[in-house]
Amino acid sequence: MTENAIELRSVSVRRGTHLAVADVNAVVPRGSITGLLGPSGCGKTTLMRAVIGSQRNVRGTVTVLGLPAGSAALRSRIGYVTQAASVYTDLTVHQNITYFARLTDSTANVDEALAAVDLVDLAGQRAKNLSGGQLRRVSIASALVGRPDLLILDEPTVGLDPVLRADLWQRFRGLADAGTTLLVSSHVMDEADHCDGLILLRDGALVATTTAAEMRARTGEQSLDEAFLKIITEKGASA
Ligand SMILES: Nc1ncnc2c1ncn2[C@@H]1O[C@H](COP(=O)(O)OP(=O)(O)OP(=O)(O)O)[C@@H](O)[C@H]1O
Repeated sequence: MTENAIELRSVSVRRGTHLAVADVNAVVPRGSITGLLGPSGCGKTTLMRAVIGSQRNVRGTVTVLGLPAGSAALRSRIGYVTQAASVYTDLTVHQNITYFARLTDSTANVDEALAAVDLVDLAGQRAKNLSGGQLRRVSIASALVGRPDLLILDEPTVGLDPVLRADLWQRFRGLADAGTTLLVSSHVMDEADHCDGLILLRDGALVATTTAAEMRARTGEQSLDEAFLKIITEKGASA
């Protein structure tokens, strides 16, 4: 078994005429939280889709849990939460999670998944009556219920209030402590503080694989936004 849940070797993706991901090399260690960070449009979703195996025109090598991305054997081992909530609004919260549980033969885990994102009290509510943050948690529970080894979350905290955001990160940490690998994208640099490792992207290219502490130490900036700007400026100057 390799130590890395994901290995990206010289990964490039062309979308139309645009090079959305350009020669990215990076790894995601098992049992950790890795942040995929960078400005809007820098290629985060495209790279995540390459890991899931749903992206066309991927060049290079994407290895996931020791197998080529997209392998049939990976389907039940990866949970993917897209930016848009994947929820049936006419079903209750419990029915939504049960539906996804049936796909992975894991109906025994429904209560655990509801508890993991603090939805037990809302289990009987129809999804159409939920707030945006609650819907996001239903999506996360749907991805969790099959107990995936790897959980990929595309901007899970966008639009959430600070309390909910902190609460979700705490839950992500609990999952990582229990052995799940998490790859989490965000365009908010402050979220780097919740991650064990970071993959920084800009315009499809890798800026650095680093940590929040390293970003601060390297730039002398406390603000991670400022640190990111300094790193890309330095990189631009040395390119
Ligand atoms: N279907 C598509 N066809 C052509 N180009 C696309 C398509 N989808 C995205 N792109 C382009 O690919 C690039 C990367 O997009 P991507 O969605 O991966 O970025 P992102 O970092 O996830 O952005 P955001 O943070 O706004 O979600 C962008 O320049 C985008 O315009």
